[in-house]
Amino acid sequence: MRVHIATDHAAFELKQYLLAELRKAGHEVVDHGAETYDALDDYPDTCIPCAEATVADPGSLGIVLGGSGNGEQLAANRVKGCRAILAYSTEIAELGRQHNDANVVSLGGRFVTPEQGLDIVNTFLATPFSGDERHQRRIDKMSAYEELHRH
Ligand SMILES: O=C(CO)[C@H](O)[C@H](O)COP(=O)(O)O
Repeated sequence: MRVHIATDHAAFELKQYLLAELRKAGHEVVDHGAETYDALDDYPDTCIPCAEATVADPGSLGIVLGGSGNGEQLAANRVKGCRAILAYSTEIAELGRQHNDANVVSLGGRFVTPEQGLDIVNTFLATPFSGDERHQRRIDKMSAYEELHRH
């Protein structure tokens, strides 16, 4: 699967770890930065382009990383068509795909170990959307709102 990934400084090492592990597992990973560690960088600068690339690339999924994952999720969700969840367990990642058809997962690198982060990401990538009518109906309502109010 093609996977888009981005981070700010707070999860720079987690990004490098996930990048290597996902490529080892055969995924095509597109790195949207940060390219180097800079304690003063800003997560919107990498997470918004990552979410844009994910939305523009149907069938791909995105990963945004930061200290808590909160701001990174917020930044990704500014992009029309992006459904980013903040996942802190494999169960949340699974539900995000099954119920919400999330296309981006956000992780807080200061709150998960690299191994936990990889488990969460692998679960996210491996879980399909259920396609259940009630879940699709709710997603469609959000998309309809987005179409009307966001340009
Ligand atoms: O998680 C984040 C946003 O939600 C950022 O990674 C975090 O705020 C960065 O903090 P600092 O600039 O103090 O290293």
